[in-house]
Amino acid sequence: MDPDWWQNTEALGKEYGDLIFLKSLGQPMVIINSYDVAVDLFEKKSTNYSDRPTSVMVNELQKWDWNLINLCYGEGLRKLRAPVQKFFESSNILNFEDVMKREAQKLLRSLLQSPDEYGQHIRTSAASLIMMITYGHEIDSYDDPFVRLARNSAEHLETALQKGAFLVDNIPWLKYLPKWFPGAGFHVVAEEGARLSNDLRSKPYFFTKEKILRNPVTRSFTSKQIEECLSLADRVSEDDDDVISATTAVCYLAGAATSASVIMFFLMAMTLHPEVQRRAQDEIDRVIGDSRLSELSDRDQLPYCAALLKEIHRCYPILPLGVAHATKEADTYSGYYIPAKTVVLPNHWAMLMDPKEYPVPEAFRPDRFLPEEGRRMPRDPSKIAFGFGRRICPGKPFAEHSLFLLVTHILAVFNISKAKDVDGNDIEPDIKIRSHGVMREPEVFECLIKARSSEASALIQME
Ligand code: HEM
Repeated sequence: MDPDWWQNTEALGKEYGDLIFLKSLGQPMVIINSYDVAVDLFEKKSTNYSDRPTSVMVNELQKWDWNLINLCYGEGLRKLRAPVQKFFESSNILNFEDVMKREAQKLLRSLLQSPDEYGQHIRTSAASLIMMITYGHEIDSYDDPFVRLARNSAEHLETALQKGAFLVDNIPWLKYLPKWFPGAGFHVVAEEGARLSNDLRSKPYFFTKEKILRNPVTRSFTSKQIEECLSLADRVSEDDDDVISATTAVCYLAGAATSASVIMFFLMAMTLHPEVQRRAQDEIDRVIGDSRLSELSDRDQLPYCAALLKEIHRCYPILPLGVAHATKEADTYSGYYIPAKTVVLPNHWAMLMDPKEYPVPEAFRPDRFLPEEGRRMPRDPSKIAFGFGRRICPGKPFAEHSLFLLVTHILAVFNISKAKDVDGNDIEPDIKIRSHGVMREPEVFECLIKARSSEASALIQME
């Protein structure tokens, strides 16, 4: 399938309307190209539109049934979503601003030392932050054993989730074939997936739990949940272990690559749009000065930087077709019959490129999000980029806070520009967008990341 097929569905949407009904390998599928339809279905009819497509390969054979992202809506999901939502909500996660700032400064130092390795630094930084927040586990490199485990698991899961990758998802009785049977090679893949799923859930959690019970010093999502168990029952039961290990592991799976991908798009945008970069830096220089780095409380005073982040989410959606929902029961909408268990894809790409909401949508223009007399403010892209209804991303407040700090810190300290050839002329970056699974990000491209001044470099050492 064309890796950019959401763009084709956007074109089909222009021809056939805001809702497209398809059948793929016998599976009914609806693609939603309009924000209003997404709200009608995912929010106003949320009891019916909050399931996920089920997968024999993923949920049953690879035993990812603890991963709340893949679960259908119900008691099991609510039990796992509630602690994640509570921990990552804005008022609580603000208590972790010190951790977000420390991790952002670690990234600045790495960029100063070896700017050409920025891709690796960004991935390490995103992994390090989410590991600190969920487990209080500090990592030194992208090769940390827990990070490696999470990376391998995520890659394995992405392959398993690809539609049509395994016939057993269309013909479930194939799961009963013995491993040696011709065509039952999927069992070998499934066994490896089940091992990774089990390790990812249990290894970082039990390692952290033991550390916390010995010496409860580092605050984290794990320590908070363990403390709650101890205060209620004086012990952590097996049921508690099941919930805590599942809720913490899912944060890494969902939170590391997504944040890294947004920062990669940000660097790409800054390389391609120096005038936007300069305007954001001017705002930071004027409001914050050069004696400190920004804090979350500065956000209201930095409206252009906030608008810049919105435009990154709009122009470069990392999940162009969102994450698939599914219907529980049959429904009719606008005269269409939508069967039970239909896969429902919110086409974020089409919604964020809607010219009625965002005039000249292909242009990268943060100032479309600045107030202007007589003009209605366009819809905040974060209302789309983080999904809808009961399955909306529970990490949204944390992602938004940490991305704001990262973006404003990088802009305060570095100039990002096109690389130069030997004669000092700009080299046009060769930008390739890589789609893996449902997510996409730019591959590493040639650019220059240089400290803006000696004061700027000193700021990193100082903080
Ligand atoms: C820029 C970063 C991020 C973006 C753009 C993003 C976007 C999304 C989207 C579109 C969904 C699916 C929503 C739906 O089904 O309609 C989702 C789900 C989810 N996200 Fe995020 N996310 C980000 C970061 C994070 C972080 C940092 C965490 C960790 C705390 C996280 C945890 C989750 C979880 C657990 C789900 C599954 C929710 C469910 O199925 O009920 N995300 N995210």
